[in-house]
Amino acid sequence: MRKTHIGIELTNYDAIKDLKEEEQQLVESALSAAHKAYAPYSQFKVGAAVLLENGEIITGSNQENAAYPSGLCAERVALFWAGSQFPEVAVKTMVIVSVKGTEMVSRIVAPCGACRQVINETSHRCKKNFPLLLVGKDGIIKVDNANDLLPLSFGPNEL
Ligand SMILES: O=c1ccn([C@H]2C[C@H](O)[C@@H](CO)O2)c(=O)[nH]1
Ligand SMILES: [Zn+2]
Repeated sequence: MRKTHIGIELTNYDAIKDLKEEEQQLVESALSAAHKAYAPYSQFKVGAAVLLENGEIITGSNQENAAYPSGLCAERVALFWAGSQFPEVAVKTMVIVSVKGTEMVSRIVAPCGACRQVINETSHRCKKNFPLLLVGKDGIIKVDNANDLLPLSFGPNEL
């Protein structure tokens, strides 16, 4: 018997002003996307911003539905939009931010399991890892490689 441990690399920042200019701009984009969320059932608004290697910024917000499971998270709205419009272009960086009422939430919000699966697929599609910034009022966590959020994942190499 042998025990092993899987760890992930995170970078912590205290404030948005500590981020690179490019990342700060993405936070702004994600925040304005969050304000446009359609979240009449949860009132929990999420915004995602994806910077592509060609400089395009793609945003998405959660889109709920009266038939609850038919809604979609902000992350997947953004990543599917990026994949459908720019299938050949890799993702450079992704940012997620959430809003309750009109205010950015204090604690960071991490993507749900289904979104982690799509993030993992995206890094395979792009043949490249990318960082994911989780932004809250109390601080920011940068997941250096977004697909680390899904250890022991099921991906294209399994098929
Ligand atoms: O990472 C997350 C977590 C939740 N949501 C959405 C789904 C639903 O509309 C609302 C409450 O779960 O927030 C996202 O968009 N992304
Ligand atoms: Zn999700």
